[in-house]
Amino acid sequence: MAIKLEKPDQYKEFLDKFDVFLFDCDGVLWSGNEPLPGVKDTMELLRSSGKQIIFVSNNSTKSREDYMKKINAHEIEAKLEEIYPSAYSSAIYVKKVLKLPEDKKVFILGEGGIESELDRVGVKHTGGTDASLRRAVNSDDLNTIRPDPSIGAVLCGMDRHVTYLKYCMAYQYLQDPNCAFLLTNQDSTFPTNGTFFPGSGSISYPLIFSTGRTPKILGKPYDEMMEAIVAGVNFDRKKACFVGDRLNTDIQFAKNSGLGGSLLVLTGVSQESEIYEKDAPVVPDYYINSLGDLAKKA
Ligand SMILES: O=C(O)COP(=O)(O)O
Ligand SMILES: [Mg+2]
Repeated sequence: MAIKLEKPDQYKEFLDKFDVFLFDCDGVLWSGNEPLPGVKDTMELLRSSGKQIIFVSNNSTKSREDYMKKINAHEIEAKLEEIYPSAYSSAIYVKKVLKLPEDKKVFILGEGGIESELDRVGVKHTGGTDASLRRAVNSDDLNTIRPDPSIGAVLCGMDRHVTYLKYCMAYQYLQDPNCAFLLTNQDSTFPTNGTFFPGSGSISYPLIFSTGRTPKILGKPYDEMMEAIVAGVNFDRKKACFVGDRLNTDIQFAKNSGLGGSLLVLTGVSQESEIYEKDAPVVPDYYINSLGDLAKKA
């Protein structure tokens, strides 16, 4: 049964239960670029209480450095080794698990965050932010785009410049069963500016539907994200709480990872009613209107 945190004495009791807080970003720390009220105060309270902080985002448009700039821009303290976006977990997977051969490239249906993280681990890539692909497809394309043995993987994420041409390229590359099909995350919607728009999972769905292939997903709620985190930072899972806004990624991730607890905030995707739906697939241990409430005193 989920416990709603509504009063300052509950906030203190909750915070005292955990030594580590893992934070989702979109819908928790901010909505798009809009700050959420009181988040800065809560983060300062946690830091001053000696809590360990880790940031874990499914948003693959940004690299670790990009994320550190954004977190700092919101007046929240962060160190690079505390930041784990899905572009980072995906690059780690391609390098260390897939072990892409040197002569192979990754075709990216996504943005600069994925390119930067693949660069960091020395994996060659194509597509992504290549502006020459931001155009209509033509008959020459349809005569020439075919499976390409130099493409060892198609890696999809949020792509705000997606085109039919890019879909044609990814579709053809994925006709080769030796070409891996990877997603940074499968979030159906993206919370921003107080509303929602199609998310990474909706950008990649046309490829899932057209190829009939099932991609490997490298963000929350899957183990590959936790494997990337524990390779970078030590923490006690049983004393850790995941704070997120989406039940089927963030709260599910907390359960899959055996964390000590989970807190759903109601400033992003999931709503209070979903917690009480009959046979709700996943329920948080705690929930609160907004992360900023935790800093409120009696
Ligand atoms: O980019 C998304 O869709 C979600 O990102 P988040 O994991 O930081 O909420
Ligand atoms: Mg979120």
